[in-house]
Amino acid sequence: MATQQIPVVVLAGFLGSGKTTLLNHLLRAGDGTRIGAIVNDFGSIEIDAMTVAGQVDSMVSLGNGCLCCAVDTSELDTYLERLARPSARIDVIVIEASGLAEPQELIRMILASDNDRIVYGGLIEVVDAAEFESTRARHPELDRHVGIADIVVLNKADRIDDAARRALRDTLADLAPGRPVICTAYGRVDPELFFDRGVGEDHDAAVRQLSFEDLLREAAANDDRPQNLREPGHRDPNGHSENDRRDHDDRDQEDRDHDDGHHDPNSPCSHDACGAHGVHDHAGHLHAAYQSVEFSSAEPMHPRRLMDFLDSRPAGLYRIKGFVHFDVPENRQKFTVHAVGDFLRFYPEPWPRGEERSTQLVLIGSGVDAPALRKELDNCRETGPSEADVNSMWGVLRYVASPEGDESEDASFDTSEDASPDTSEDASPDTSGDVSGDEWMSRGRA
Ligand SMILES: Nc1nc2c(ncn2[C@@H]2O[C@H](COP(=O)(O)OP(=O)(O)OP(=O)(O)O)[C@@H](O)[C@H]2O)c(=O)[nH]1
Repeated sequence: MATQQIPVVVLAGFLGSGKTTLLNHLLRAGDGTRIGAIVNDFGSIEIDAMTVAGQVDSMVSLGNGCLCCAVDTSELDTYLERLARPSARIDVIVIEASGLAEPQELIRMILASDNDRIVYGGLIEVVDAAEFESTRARHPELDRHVGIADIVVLNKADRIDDAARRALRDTLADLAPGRPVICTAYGRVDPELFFDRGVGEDHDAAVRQLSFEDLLREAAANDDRPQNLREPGHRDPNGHSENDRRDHDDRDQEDRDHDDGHHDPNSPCSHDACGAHGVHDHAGHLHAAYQSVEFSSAEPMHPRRLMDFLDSRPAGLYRIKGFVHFDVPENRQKFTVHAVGDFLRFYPEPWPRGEERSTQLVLIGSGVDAPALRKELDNCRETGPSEADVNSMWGVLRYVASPEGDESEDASFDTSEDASPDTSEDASPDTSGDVSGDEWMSRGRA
């Protein structure tokens, strides 16, 4: 019997466009489809992975750098191998790229895989409706990313008016001719547009999902130390082709050259996975211009000082995400925070049982002064017990998403004048290219 191949779908899109939100929607709405997720965070504090971990049983996390450059092909192959092994009974694997990754490099890495249980399943490019025009003015590379997408998700359509949405759809249709453009909010797209439900053979919802712990246990059983999951350049125990081995040796040399395994993104490198023609200059990659700054604090943050920091954040600081701990009566929840450009939101929720209360932030920007940012955040900590009173929370609460507000299931926007919009849960693509979800899945790239 022919081996059932598992589609590997790449979920890409610029910083903050809504990839994690879409992935979490797919995980919730997948209706029994067993999704294995590989999440690639740009920062070393893996906020996306933490956000997704609560929703999925089979997830591996590749943090601290763009998958397309900081992690070699063998590392990705190892994860694909684990998620694709028959006992995992995974139907589809979704790789959430970092917001600065080069999608074409990820596609090459998947196509270069020796694993005959997987097949490249397409590129979903998520576009932030509110930010796309200004972002592409700064980064014309984004046009290329949209141009190679198999399906474009025009997300955050709730943040723009009808005229802007129509104009954006036209722009995207020009950039990705014949490809479906799906207009939506909060990534609420029918998963069947991306993959068949329960495509795996002998699909059985009663079969227990594979957990991350299972992966670690299996790694240990294979004498493959769990910490290898994060070590660039380690060997795939399952073996690779001579070519791969030669590539790996080259990359090992590079890793040694790059001291900590993460090379200077501005220097040319010869990862085969990074360019069809061998030598590839990462200066042309989006992430070459960006850096991430991490901040952690066990002490609670002072709300007013933190809001002063956030309200005056430098223009280059495009993305902030993480969790904040305030020690203020009635406000001791876990405040998830997201900033994307000018957009800022807090999402309070109870701290999960057993989770240590702390603040963990990742700040991603271009031309930012990392030590100065860390110092400013240091100064936002509370200096003594109960320093902050309840009034000091007002600034934060202004940015809390209201329950009946933007993220509710009722969030909607007028699509009456769109050519073929559908923003409902069952959104179907603009099939001007006459592509159904199933056809799209089976379409390959030579
Ligand atoms: N208004 C609005 N906000 C959205 C929508 N989708 C996502 N968001 C918000 O945008 C912020 C960023 O969303 P994420 O899903 O974390 O974006 P991401 O692409 O995974 O971000 P990176 O991994 O940092 O690139 C969060 O505050 C989301 O709640 C949407 O359709 N409308």
